[in-house]
Amino acid sequence: MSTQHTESERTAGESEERIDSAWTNYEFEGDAKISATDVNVHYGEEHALKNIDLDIPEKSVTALIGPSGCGKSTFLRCLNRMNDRIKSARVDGSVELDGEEIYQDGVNLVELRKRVGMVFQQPNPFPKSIRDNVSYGPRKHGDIDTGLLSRLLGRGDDETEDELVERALRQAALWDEVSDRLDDNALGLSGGQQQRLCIARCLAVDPEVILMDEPASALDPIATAKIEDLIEDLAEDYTVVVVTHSMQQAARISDQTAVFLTGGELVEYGDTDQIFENPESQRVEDYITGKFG
Ligand SMILES: Nc1ncnc2c1ncn2[C@@H]1O[C@H](COP(=O)(O)OP(=O)(O)OP(=O)(O)O)[C@@H](O)[C@H]1O
Repeated sequence: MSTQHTESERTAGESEERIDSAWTNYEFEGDAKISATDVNVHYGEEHALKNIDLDIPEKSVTALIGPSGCGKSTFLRCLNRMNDRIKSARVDGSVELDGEEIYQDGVNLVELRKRVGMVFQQPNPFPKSIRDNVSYGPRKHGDIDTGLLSRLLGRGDDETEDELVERALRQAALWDEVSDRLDDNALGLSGGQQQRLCIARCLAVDPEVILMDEPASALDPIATAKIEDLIEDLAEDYTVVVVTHSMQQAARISDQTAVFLTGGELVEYGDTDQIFENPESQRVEDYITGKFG
C-alpha cells in the first residue's frame, strides 16, 4: 500500500513522496510487547493518525519522532487509552498488550494505566511530600495497607511503604538527593528532580511499559542528561516508549525509532542506527538532516 500527499498537506520544505509500506516493516527477535494494528484517530473531523501499524519490542527504548502536529503524542496516548479522556477523540483499530486487546469492552482502565504508566513533558508532582508522591499510587491500588482501619486489622504497613518509596526513588536515580528530606514538599525540588520524582511515582506501581511524552524538553542540559541515562537504565527492566523533539536525543537513547510525518502517517520504523544513518525515505532523510520540520 502507498499514499501520496497533496501539496497543501505537506509541511513547508517537505518533498513529495510515495510511502512504501516495507519501510515500516521492522523485524525484531521475540514477541511484541505492544502491537498496534491499523490505528486511526480522529479529533472531530480531523484525521490525526492514519492506519498506524507498529510493533514495539519489550525491554527496549522506542523513540517516536517527527515534526510538530504529526501525531506522536496522539499515538502515545493510544497505548494506555489516555485519548479516552479527550471528548472529541475517536480511536479505531487494535492495540494489543502482550497479545491482549486493550480496546475491547470491559478492560479495566485503572489496571491498564498501572501496567502502562505515563510521564509527561512538564513535571507534575502533587503538592505533597516526596514520600507521599511515591506512595500515592501503591496506596490507591491497595498495594500498601495504611490508615486506621488497616492498623486495627493489624495490617499497618509503614515498613513496606518505606521500602517501596526507597526502591522507586533509587530506580529513578533520585534517592541520594532526597533521602534526608522525604517529608519535604515535592514542589521544592528542582525541575529535573521533580521529573525524576514523577518517574519514581510511575515506577512505584510496578508498570511494565513506561510512556514518556518529551520528558526532558522542559529541563536544562544537565538534568536532561540524567533523564537520558535513566531512560537507558530503565530499558533493562521496562518497555519504554518516548516521544521526543530532539533527534540527537532519539539517536542517543533509543534502540528503534519510528518517524511520523505529515498527515499523521508512520513513514519509517527501524533500528535507530539505520534510521539515522541510512533511511529508506527521502522525506525522513530530509527531516533528519533538518531540511524541514
Ligand atoms: N486534544 C485534542 N483535541 C483536538 N485536536 C487535537 C488534540 N490533541 C491533538 N490534536 C490534533 O491532532 C494532531 C496531532 O497532534 P499531536 O499532539 O498528537 O502531535 P505531535 O506530533 O505530538 O505534536 P507536538 O510535537 O507539537 O507535540 C494535531 O493536528 C493536533 O492539533
